Amino acid sequence: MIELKSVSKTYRVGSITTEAIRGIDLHVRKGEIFGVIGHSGAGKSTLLRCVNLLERPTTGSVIVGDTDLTRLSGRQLQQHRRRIGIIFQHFNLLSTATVRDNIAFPLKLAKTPRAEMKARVDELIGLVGLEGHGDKYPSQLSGGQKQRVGIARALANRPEVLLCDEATSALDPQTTDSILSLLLGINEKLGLTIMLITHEMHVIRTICDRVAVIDGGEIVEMGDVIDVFLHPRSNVAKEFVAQSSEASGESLSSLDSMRKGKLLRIRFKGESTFEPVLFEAVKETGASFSILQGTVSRMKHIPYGQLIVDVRGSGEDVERIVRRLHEEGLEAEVLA
Ligand SMILES: Nc1ncnc2c1ncn2[C@@H]1O[C@H](COP(=O)(O)OP(=O)(O)OP(=O)(O)O)[C@@H](O)[C@H]1O
Repeated sequence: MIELKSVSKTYRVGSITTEAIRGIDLHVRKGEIFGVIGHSGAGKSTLLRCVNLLERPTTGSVIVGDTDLTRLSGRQLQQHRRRIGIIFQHFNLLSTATVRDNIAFPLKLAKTPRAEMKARVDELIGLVGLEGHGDKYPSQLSGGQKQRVGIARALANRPEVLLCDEATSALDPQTTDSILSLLLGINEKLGLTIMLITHEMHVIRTICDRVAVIDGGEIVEMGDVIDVFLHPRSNVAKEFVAQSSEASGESLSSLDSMRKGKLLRIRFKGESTFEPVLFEAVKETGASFSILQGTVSRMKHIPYGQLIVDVRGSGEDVERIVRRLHEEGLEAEVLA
């Protein structure tokens, strides 16, 4: 749906040259939610703005649907931009216009007939849950409600792609979750392709299918969210995973000091659950175990979990347990 091929962007301000992104290749599939995560200055905004050519790449091509946007004339580009909605961190609403007028704005630009425009605005107000707020001005709305207006406005012309520029970064955690669940609902209901940028792993874990990690203007890692989360390879991805609250808990060194036997880490993803398997595996040996730490959570719709256990038994017992867990498709690793 979105394909970036060798996209680079260099800013030149006076004598200062900044290579904001370099050689970016990525493919966002139709209907998926694709997240780009990176620290401040990594190049996220530049990358997102290259997708609808708010920033024109210095080199490379940007293909949305079947069209290479970098080859279009100004007028053709304007037409194609209607197929790409965008929402912003600070909402960018017209403060002197009501909710209805803000949502209607792109419809007016597209010269939509009056009756059709009214019906579409009503429909969008319902879709984003703003019933009863249509005649209010942005200053009378909460941050979450303002972003709902932003989403309705972005969807007005029925785009195929929605770009989200740090859409929840100005919101509190609870409001963030309500906006994320709205985006997920819209993605599922309308089959809309969503590409978002964020510096929060929580956003990625909650709604994204795949993620790209960007650092110093380059993509350093890309894959299914669950794989990147469970097996981060780059240092930046490891940092983001470590910051993500559910991955924390007691440090390994303090667990190490609590153990009486071997420290074993077991991970699973998908519908399997490790407890009965672990219990059976241990029962076959003379060992015993106690759980030191456990998390079971969901990554979008996929359950995953991690258990750290203290296994007391011979080296041979521990090896046998690990082998048995591997046979059952679980990841098991002796940490200490
Ligand atoms: N219009 C511009 N002119 C010159 N340099 C720019 C411009 N926009 C961004 N940059 C530079 O490009 C680099 C990448 O910036 P970008 O805004 O894309 O990063 P980011 O990951 O979105 O950061 P943040 O999360 O802080 O917004 C930075 O070094 C920044 O200073």
